[in-house]
Amino acid sequence: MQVSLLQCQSSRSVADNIAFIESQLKQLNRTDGAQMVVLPECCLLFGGQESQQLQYATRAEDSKLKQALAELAAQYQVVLVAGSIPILAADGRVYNRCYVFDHDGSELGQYDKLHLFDVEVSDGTKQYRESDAFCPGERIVVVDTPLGKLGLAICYDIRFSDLFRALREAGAEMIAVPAAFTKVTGEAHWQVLLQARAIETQCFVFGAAQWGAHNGGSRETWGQSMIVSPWGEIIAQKPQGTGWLQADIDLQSVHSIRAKMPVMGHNRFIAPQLKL
Ligand SMILES: O=C(O)CNC(=O)[C@H](CS)NC(=O)CCC(=O)C(=O)O
Repeated sequence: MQVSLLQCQSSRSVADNIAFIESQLKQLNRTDGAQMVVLPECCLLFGGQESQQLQYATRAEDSKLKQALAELAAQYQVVLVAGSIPILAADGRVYNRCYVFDHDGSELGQYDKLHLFDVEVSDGTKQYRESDAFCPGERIVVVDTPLGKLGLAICYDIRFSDLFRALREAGAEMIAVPAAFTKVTGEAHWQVLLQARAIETQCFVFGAAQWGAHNGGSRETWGQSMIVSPWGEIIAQKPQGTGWLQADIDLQSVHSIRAKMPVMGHNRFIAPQLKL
């Protein structure tokens, strides 16, 4: 199968963000085999004020953002890991949600970001409080896609190895990590975290990132989208700029690495529990 990650520089304009993704899908250089496309976190709405995130956060059944992404999956016949969008749930809470759509646009699964980025960073923004707009999810998710078992994590989640351990135990063979890492923390940690999670879980890891100065420079993200093999090798990367990075991957390597180095079986610690 071929995996394609789109590095984006999303803005507050939903229409512009959709137009960019569509223009890139039109140009996607694809092989004959199955195709998985991964978009970054907040792919259709980046860095809006809390009120704007909330304004677009409609119920899933009414979400134009969700509908637009499902239509792109169907039109371009890809398994689409649709970054993340704000969704209002039945309980009145807003979630930072990643949908996975099949080739025909049908929904294969959804994941709500578990760990919210309430962190002080030494950059222009300084204080990030994602929890002002969003509520954390409540479950881990491994999606049974036609291309294999795909675990989901979003951005700041990459720092929580217990989540990745749980995804592996739930059957993941590959893990998608839509992200919008800050420039400062990305430079320090992003690549090492992706490689560590790939090595620990013996999964392919797809880190699809936002890049550059957003909305006239009010926020800056690190980019460096990459595809990491279950052995920890970076098999494709895009340091800067927007556009595609791609790799052909064979999930057989996941199983041969696990057979030779059975760390799951060797582990002497019991499984982590999700705190609710
Ligand atoms: O706010 C938006 O519009 C887009 N969303 C983000 O940028 C999110 C939540 S603030 N960013 C992160 O999780 C960065 C994590 C990170 O950088 C780290 O773990 O070091």
